[in-house]
Amino acid sequence: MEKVACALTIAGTDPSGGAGIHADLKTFQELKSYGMSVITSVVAQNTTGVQALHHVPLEMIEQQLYSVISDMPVHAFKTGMIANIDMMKVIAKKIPSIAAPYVMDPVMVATSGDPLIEEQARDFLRKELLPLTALVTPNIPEAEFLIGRKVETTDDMKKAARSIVHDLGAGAALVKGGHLDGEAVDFLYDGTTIYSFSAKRINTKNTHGTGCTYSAAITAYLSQRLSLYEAVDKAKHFVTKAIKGAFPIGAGNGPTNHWAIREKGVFQ
Ligand SMILES: Nc1ncnc2c1ncn2[C@@H]1O[C@H](COP(=O)(O)OP(=O)(O)OP(=O)(O)O)[C@@H](O)[C@H]1O
Ligand SMILES: Cc1ncc(COP(=O)(O)O)c(N)n1
Repeated sequence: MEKVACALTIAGTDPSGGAGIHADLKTFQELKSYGMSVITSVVAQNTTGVQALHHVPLEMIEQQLYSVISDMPVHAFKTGMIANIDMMKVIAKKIPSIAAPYVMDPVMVATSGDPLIEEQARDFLRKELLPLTALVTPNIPEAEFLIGRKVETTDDMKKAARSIVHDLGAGAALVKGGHLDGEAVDFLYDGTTIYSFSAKRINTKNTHGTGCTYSAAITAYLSQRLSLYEAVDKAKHFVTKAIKGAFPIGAGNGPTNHWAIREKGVFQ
């Protein structure tokens, strides 16, 4: 009998529906993987920023992980917002028991600039979680933090991707160029080859959740047993469409459109 591809996200929430767990589950659904989620923090946020944070107790994070892993198949999983070291320790302990590719979106701040993880946790993420990944997907400021130097050109991006794999031990690195000018180009390094994925830059401020959506799409495709290259290639196409069709809703950076690859939605 054919088995459905199952994808898991371990991340924080966004009640306005554009980022975090919500973006991940919408993306899994859209790409036809069965979506599951473990919530790390409940975040009161919207398109203008983060208003409040509530961290789920450690035992409850552990319990959620147990509930999923002990009963459900996981063919690929991702992490997003993990706010502090204690949460990271709980998650790191469980990762070896999930025999599936691990995609890390090293979330540090929201598009609005609000911090989503504690300062001290960044080092733990780099030293302890990064070596467990099949792929890490930093944007430019995240890549700069990981390697400890400036990333200002496409050449710097490629060097950063190599460093993240060879010096920090990630399985592969996808350095995203959303924060540079010009083409929206990303570089994937898989330990042997650098690949580039490029799209025309879309002139929009509605980019809330793009990083979450992109890493969720990669996770969905990996859960369907696509190669890393194919998964990133198809996910880039998906996120570009989602940005092109992004909604001008909310007073700040509007959310990406997760159904943009199919029919139009219902508009007022
Ligand atoms: N204006 C844009 N037009 C086209 N593609 C874009 C644009 N902005 C970002 N991208 C693409 O979207 C993806 C996410 O990249 P980005 O660098 O914005 O990640 P991020 O900073 O983690 O996202 P977020 O803004 O959600 O924090 C990448 O493929 C990037 O090239
Ligand atoms: C729970 C959660 N996780 C991640 C992000 C980053 O998404 P973005 O940078 O696109 O706002 C976010 N805003 N909220």
